[in-house]
This record gives sequence, C-alpha cells and structure tokens, in this order.
Amino acid sequence: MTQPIYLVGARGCGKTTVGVALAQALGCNFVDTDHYLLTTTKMSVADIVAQEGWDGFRRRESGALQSVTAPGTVIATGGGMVLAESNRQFMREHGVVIYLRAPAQILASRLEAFPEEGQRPTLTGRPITDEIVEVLAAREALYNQAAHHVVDATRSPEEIVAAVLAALHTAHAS
Ligand SMILES: Nc1ncnc2c1ncn2[C@@H]1O[C@H](COP(=O)(O)OP(=O)(O)OP(=O)(O)O)[C@@H](O)[C@H]1O
Ligand SMILES: O=C(O)C1=C[C@@H](O)[C@@H](O)[C@H](O)C1
Ligand SMILES: [Mg+2]
Repeated sequence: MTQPIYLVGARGCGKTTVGVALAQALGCNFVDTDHYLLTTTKMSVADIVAQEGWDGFRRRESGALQSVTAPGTVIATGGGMVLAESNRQFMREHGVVIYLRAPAQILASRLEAFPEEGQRPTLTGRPITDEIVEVLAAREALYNQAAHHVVDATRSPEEIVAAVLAALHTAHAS
C-alpha cells in the first residue's frame, strides 16, 4: 500500500488510536494533522482558536493536510477536516479515505473519559453529549461523501484495524 490512507470521523471515533495501530500493521509511517499543527506551531487547538478563530484553525489544518500527504503514510485527520469541500476532494484524489463511524453515545462516553480540552475546545458551547449529536448530524453526510470505505468504529481498536485491512484488501483485489 503506497497510497496515503486518510482516517476521517468525529472526535473520539479513534482516528489517532486506530491510525497508530494500522500504520504498525502496514509497516507505514503515521501522522496526525492535529499533532502536526501542535508541533509546527507550538500551539494547541485551543490556543490557535483563541488567537485566530476557527477560520484560522481550519486554514491551518487544510495546509497541514497537504504538508503531511506522502506515500506510505497513514494520516489521522482532525474531526473537522471534511468540512472543506477542497479537503474532501484532495483526500479522495490523493489516497484512500476511511470513515470510522460510531454513534454519538459512544463518542460521548469516550470523550467524557478523556476530554483533552486543549485539543478539543468546544465547537458549540453546549454540553459534550448535545454537541456531539449536533456535530454528527451536521457532518455525517460529509464523512460519507469523503469516504471510500465506512468502517464500524464501535469495536476494539484491534478489530477496527482488521476491518480496515479487509476493506483495503478487498478494494485492491477487485
Ligand atoms: N475502539 C475504541 N474503543 C474504545 N476506546 C477507544 C477506541 N478508539 C479510541 N478510543 C479512546 O477514545 C478516546 C479518543 O480516541 P482518539 O483520540 O483516537 O480519537 P480521534 O478520532 O483521534 O479524536 P480527535 O478527532 O479529537 O482527534 C481516547 O481516549 C481513546 O483511548
Ligand atoms: O471535530 C472538530 O472540529 C475537531 C476535532 C479535533 O480533531 C481537532 O481538529 C479540533 O479540536 C477540531
Ligand atoms: Mg485524533
């Protein structure tokens, strides 16, 4: 697999967690656009948003997407990467896009256990459970549009990696 693999989905669906394990299974590099921004700007998502607003953060994450795209790389994207049509098109054209899909209730329970507020500042100002329901309703169609494959992300990370590998293998064989 030389094409980049992009993992998309809502906060808490496991893009970072699954991405690390998937890259290991494939013998690929792993990068995470949120982490890339953290190390290149020395600012958390919350810092960037405080200084530049969400528009500034979105501009930076689109730049990060292009910077990290390389052959033989698993790329965990930020939860809002699909908002820009240009990002969805870029990912579909440059690699294989996997949507890690999970319902709001599961996402909320994962995020409540590990909120990481610096990297996940509020998007709506509403409580986490309400926010996730609202954000998923607004973005579900965009995750689906971006994706070549949709994978059930409610299982263990190991099972999700196996499902992604099966999807990649099936697509490659056909
Ligand atoms: N399949 C899973 N089963 C149980 N817990 C999980 C699973 N995947 C991830 N988690 C846990 O959920 C939390 C969020 O996971 P992770 O950071 O990988 O999500 P993400 O999709 O990268 O989120 P973000 O969009 O905010 O970067 C972490 O605490 C992680 O340990
Ligand atoms: O869902 C979102 O809009 C976000 C998800 C995170 O990965 C970060 O990219 C940031 O907190 C925004
Ligand atoms: Mg992540």
